[in-house]
Amino acid sequence: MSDKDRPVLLIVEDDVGLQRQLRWAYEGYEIVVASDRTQALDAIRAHEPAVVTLDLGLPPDPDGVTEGFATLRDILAMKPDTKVIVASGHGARESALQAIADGAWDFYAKPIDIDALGLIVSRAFHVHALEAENRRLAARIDAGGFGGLISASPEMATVTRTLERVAPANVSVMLLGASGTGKELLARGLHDASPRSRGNFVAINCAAIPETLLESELFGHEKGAFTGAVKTTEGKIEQAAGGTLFLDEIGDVPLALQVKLLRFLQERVIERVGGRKTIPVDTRIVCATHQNVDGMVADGRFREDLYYRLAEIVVRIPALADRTGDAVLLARHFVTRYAASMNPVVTGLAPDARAAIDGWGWPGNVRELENRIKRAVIMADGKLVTATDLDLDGKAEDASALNLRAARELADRKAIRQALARADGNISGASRLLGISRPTLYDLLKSYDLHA
Ligand SMILES: Nc1ncnc2c1ncn2[C@@H]1O[C@H](COP(=O)(O)OP(=O)(O)OP(=O)(O)O)[C@@H](O)[C@H]1O
Repeated sequence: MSDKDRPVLLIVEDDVGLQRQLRWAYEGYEIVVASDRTQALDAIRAHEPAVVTLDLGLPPDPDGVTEGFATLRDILAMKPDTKVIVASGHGARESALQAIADGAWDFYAKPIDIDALGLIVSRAFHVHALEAENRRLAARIDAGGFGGLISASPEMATVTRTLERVAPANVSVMLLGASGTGKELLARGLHDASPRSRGNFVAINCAAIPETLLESELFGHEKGAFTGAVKTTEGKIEQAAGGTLFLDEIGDVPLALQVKLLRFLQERVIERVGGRKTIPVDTRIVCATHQNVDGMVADGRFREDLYYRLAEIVVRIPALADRTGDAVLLARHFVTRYAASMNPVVTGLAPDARAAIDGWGWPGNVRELENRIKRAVIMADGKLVTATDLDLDGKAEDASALNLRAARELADRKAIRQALARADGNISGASRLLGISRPTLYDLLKSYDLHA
């Protein structure tokens, strides 16, 4: 093997004798040696070693640990995924533990036992390689997923399959799902997978715009149409010509405007506010709501004819809690994303955090998960985000159940979800974890309308 193919091990050590001893101790690595912080950081820049052994007693403080700690901090700030193994001198166990709290990977005791250190070093290379592979896979899910969607659950696979199938057809799609389930993300995915992907994707939240302005936002206005209309302006429907317009919270469109929207869907023409001419526009509409539109139609609050125009295909987006294993997968993704920009020392989730995420009901769905993880990454003291950082520690899922039957159902659902997540969706594995037979688990899945 040439030196170029070998993994680089950086040894930061000021004792020339030890440098020599370590340089020749290991086969299979390209050894780079640094005697102080500046040399160490130069070597990190030049060689990007996966693993570093670091003596904490470096000049100008060879008998203390300040320079060693500063070097550790700088290395991790520069390349957070580096596995740094610190040397703990005789009686300096406390500093070694402090170094681990600061992000070091492991420590070894001096005087050096070459074989023991060799094992730590090779394990560090191994874990570094696994983590790198993990990041590559996560990035692949990121890039390849429908619209950047992160999911490994069968429930979401059904959703994305449906959307992929309807993307090429010029039909209107209505996405139904609770807030934060990713409706906008999916609408964008649908646009990207459609022949209109070169056109614009324009999104508008109908609930966020005052009724009086919504018409001109959607249809545009002519100069002088109303006070303040100083120039002719295109509306969102025109901006999305050749592309897709995502109408979020369609249930909030007032009845008078529903008529105008219906006309657009029937005749594919619009009239700007204050305008007289009709303008043909070729825009695909994808809409979404968290409201019960069927009920709104029954109550006369939503026009039935518009509903059928908008809802040629209806896709229901499951709540995050009903997506097997997705909460932890998404949590990992958000940890990686936010750690990179906000707290590079953080590398993952502690086991208690994973269990808490599994068990939580996520009423705010992916948006809530994303916000909690972002906050937890900022708050985390060590390398791993804990349940306490997530503020989920000991919180019970919806304690205000209606009666004993409802409370039992809640507990059953939670236990089943967790078991399925831990068994990677495998029914036999999950039933073993739950201490019930496979047929009983199948019965429960059916009666609670859950999916493996
Ligand atoms: N499966 C997913 N993978 C990655 N990110 C996701 C996923 N689902 C949602 N998100 C992210 O969560 C946030 C909320 O998603 P989005 O805005 O699409 O939800 P929504 O259902 O449209 O919410 P609302 O109805 O409240 O507008 C966004 O930042 C989005 O990128």
